[in-house]
Amino acid sequence: MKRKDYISWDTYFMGVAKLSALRSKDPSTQVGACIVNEEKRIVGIGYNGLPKGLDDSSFAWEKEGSFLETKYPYVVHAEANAILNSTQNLKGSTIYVTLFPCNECMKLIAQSGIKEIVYVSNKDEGKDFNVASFKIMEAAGIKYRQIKMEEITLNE
Ligand SMILES: O=c1[nH]c(=O)n([C@H]2C[C@H](O)[C@@H](COP(=O)(O)O)O2)cc1CO
Ligand SMILES: [Zn+2]
Repeated sequence: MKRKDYISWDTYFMGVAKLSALRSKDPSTQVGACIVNEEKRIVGIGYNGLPKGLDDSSFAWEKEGSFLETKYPYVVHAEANAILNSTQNLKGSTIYVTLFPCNECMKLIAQSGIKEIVYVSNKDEGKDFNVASFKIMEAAGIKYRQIKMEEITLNE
């Protein structure tokens, strides 16, 4: 008889997103993304980090202070990295992301043909960029759902 406690597709793909987030050097917010095509194959993964060639140790990861001394002008968002890393056309695919996408990522998501967003946290709910993001998503006809993430235990 088959095992009953195997993980669902949602837990599997969000688990990959969460694992990717662990690679992030951002001390306050680690985001992971995993793009899955209509055949349930992973076609892109990413996390928030500096662009290729920039040294993680010589840039500030601050949230506050003068703009140029914060992380904001430099970091590539997890969703953007997952789209850039993708191995095929993303039309009709689903993005699993640990944090609801910002408006800049939402533009890329819509433009790349991704049709569904699955997310866990929406910590910036109500902020202008988050409201803009929902506007883009709804106008583009992208479906979305928030899921609770079960803990996955890895046994030896
Ligand atoms: O869509 C997103 N994707 C993404 O990768 N991020 C990253 C960028 C930053 O490194 C961090 C957000 O910074 P903060 O700690 O101010 O919330 O999360 C943030 C968002 C949405 O805010
Ligand atoms: Zn973003």
